[in-house]
Amino acid sequence: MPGPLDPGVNIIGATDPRRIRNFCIIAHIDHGKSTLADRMLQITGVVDPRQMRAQYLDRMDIERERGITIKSQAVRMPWVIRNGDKQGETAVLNMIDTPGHVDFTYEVSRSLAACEGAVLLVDAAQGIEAQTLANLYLAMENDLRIIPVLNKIDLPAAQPEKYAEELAKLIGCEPSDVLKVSGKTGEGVEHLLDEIVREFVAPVGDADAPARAMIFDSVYDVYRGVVTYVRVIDGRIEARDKIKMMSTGAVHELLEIGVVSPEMEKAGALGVGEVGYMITGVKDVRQSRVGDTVTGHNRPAKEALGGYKDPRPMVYSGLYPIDGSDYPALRDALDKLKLNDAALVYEPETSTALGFGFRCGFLGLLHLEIISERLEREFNLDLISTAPNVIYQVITEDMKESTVTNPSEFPEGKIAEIREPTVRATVLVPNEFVGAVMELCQGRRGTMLGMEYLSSERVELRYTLPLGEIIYDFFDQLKSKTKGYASLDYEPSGEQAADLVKVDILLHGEPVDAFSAIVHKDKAYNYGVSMAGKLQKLIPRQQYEVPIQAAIGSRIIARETIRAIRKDVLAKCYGGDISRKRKLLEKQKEGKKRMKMVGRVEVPQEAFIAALSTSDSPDPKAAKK
Ligand SMILES: Nc1nc2c(ncn2[C@@H]2O[C@H](COP(=O)(O)OP(=O)(O)OP(=O)(O)O)[C@@H](O)[C@H]2O)c(=O)[nH]1
Repeated sequence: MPGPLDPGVNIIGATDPRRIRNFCIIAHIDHGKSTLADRMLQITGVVDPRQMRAQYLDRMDIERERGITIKSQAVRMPWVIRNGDKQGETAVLNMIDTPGHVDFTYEVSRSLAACEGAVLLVDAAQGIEAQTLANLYLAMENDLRIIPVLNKIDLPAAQPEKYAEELAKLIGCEPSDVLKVSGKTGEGVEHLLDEIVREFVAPVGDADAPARAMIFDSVYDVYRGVVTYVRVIDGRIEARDKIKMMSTGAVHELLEIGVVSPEMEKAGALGVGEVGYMITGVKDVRQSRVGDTVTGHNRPAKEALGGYKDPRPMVYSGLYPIDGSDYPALRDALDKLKLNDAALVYEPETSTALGFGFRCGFLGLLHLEIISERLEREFNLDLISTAPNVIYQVITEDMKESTVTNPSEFPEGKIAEIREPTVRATVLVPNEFVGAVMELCQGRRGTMLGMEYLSSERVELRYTLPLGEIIYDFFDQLKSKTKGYASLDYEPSGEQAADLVKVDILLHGEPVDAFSAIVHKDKAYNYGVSMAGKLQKLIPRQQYEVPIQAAIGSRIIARETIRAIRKDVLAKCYGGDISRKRKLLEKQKEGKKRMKMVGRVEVPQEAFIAALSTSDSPDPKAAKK
C-alpha cells in the first residue's frame, strides 16, 4: 500500500511517481512555446530571474537566432499545489520541449510518448494552424490528455473568444475550458501550472519490474560525449549500473545519471515515471538512438517498448566545397555533425563540374538548410549544394530495380517504371484563398483527398502530393498566393508511379552532371529552357561559340548559344603605360583561376552557385505559418 506523500521539496533524485506530471507543450511554430516555457521556468523559480535569457531551453546558436527549436530538451520544475485536497504539496513537473517543424515529426512523436499530457498552445491572434492539428493528432495517438491554451492574449490583435470557440470545437470541450495566457507577461501561467497538476495523470509503471526507459532525445556534448534523455517506464536505473540498448544489444557503463533543472544535476537513481539524463561515454548519437529502449544489463527486460523507427532520409543533395582543398575539412565537419545527428547520412561523390564532395541525405529541407548553415558557420566552409532531390525507384525493362538518389545514377536504356515518394499534405487557409491553393496543388500534380471547414472562414484542404514537387519552392508559392496566411504540414504516404524523365544540360556537347535533374515529363521542357537561359546569362563569352543544350537522352529539347569573343581587357588602354596593361592582364589571369573547365568551356564558380540557387532555392522557414 502506498503511504502518504512526503511533503519534502527535494526534487532531485528518485521521486514518488504520484508527485510527477510529465507534459509537453505542442504548438504551431512561433505560437510562443519557448516563451511560455521560459516563463514557467521563471515562475517555478528554477531559473534565477537574473540569469533568465530569452529561450533558455534552445541551446544551439542557430536555434536562438532563428527562434525555432530543433532539439527537444527536458527540464524538471517544482510546483507547490495551490488548491484542492493536495494544497501545499510539491509536485514535480517534467516539461519536455518538442521541436515543431515537420522535418522532426519523429522526434516530436517520441517526446510525446514520454508524457502523460500535452498543453496545446495556440496563438490568440492567429488561431489553429496546420501544425497545431498535426501535433494534436500525434498527441491523441499517444493517448495524452490535452489542456487547450490560447497564448499571446496581451496582443491588441488577439481574439481569444473567437479562437476559444474554434479550439473547443476541435478538441470537443467547452470554450470556457480553454485557458488564456500570455507567455510574455506571465498572465495566466500560474493557473496553467495548477491545471497541469490537476488535469494530467501521474505516471504509472511497475517499480519492481526489470528497468525499461525510453530514449526521447540524444545530444552530443563536446566535453561529456553523448547525453541521452530518457523517461523511465518500469523499474529503476541507478548510477553506475550497466545498461543495455535493446535495439542493438550494445552494453554501456552508466557514468552519470541525473535530472535537468535547468542545468544537469546528478542523481543516485531514476525511478518509475521519471525523466532525466544519462551519460555513458559513447561518442556517437547513433549508439543511443531516439526511440530505443534502455534496460539493465544484469536484469534485462524481455520486451522493448514499441514505436522505435530508424530515421530515414527523405531528401538528398550534393555538398561540394567551393575551394577543392577544403574537401578533407568538409569530411571532418560532417563526421562531427554526425555525432549529434542520427538522421544525417552522407557518402563521398565526385562530379565532373564540381569536383569532390558528398552526397548527403536529410530528413527534409529544413534539416538540409540547418546542416549546410552549420557547416558554413561553425566550420567556416564555403559550399555549393546541388538541387535537392528525393529517392526514386527505377525499374528498367529487363526488370532491374535501382534506387536513385542522384540524377547521375539514373539508369541508361529503356525504363519500365519509375516510382516516386508522396506525402499527405494538410493546408489550412482562410476561405478566400481556397481556389489559389487548389490551383497550386493541382499544378504540382496533387490529388485532392478532402476539404473541411474548421470554422466559417477557415478551411482545411488535404492532398496527396509528390514529395519531389514540394521540396523546391512550394512553401514560397503557397505563402505568396495566400498572402502568407496558409500553413502546411505533411507526412510521408508511400510511393506512386510517375512519368518522370532525366533532363541533362550539355555545354558544348558535354553533359554537366551538377545541372541534371529528374523531373516530370510535362515540366522537362520548362526546366531545360530555364536552365539553358540562366546559364547563357551566367557564363561569359568564350573564344569560340558554345552551345548550351537541354536533352532527354539523345533528344535535344532546348538550346541557347554563347557567342564567341575574346574579351580584350586592353581595349580601353591606349598609349604606352605597360605597367597598367600588365596589371589588367594579371587581373584577368586571377579571374581565370576561379574558372572551372567543363570540357572545353570555362565556367566561373559563381555561375554554378547562381544557377543552382536563386529562384529554385527553397525557404523552409516559409513553411512555418
Ligand atoms: N505579445 C506576445 N508575444 C509573444 C508571446 N509569446 C511569444 N511571443 C512572441 O512570439 C514569437 C515566437 O515565440 P517563440 O516562443 O519563439 O515561439 P515557439 O513556438 O517557441 O517557436 P519555435 O521554437 O520556433 O517552435 C516571439 O517573437 C515571441 O516574443 C506572448 O504571450 N505575447
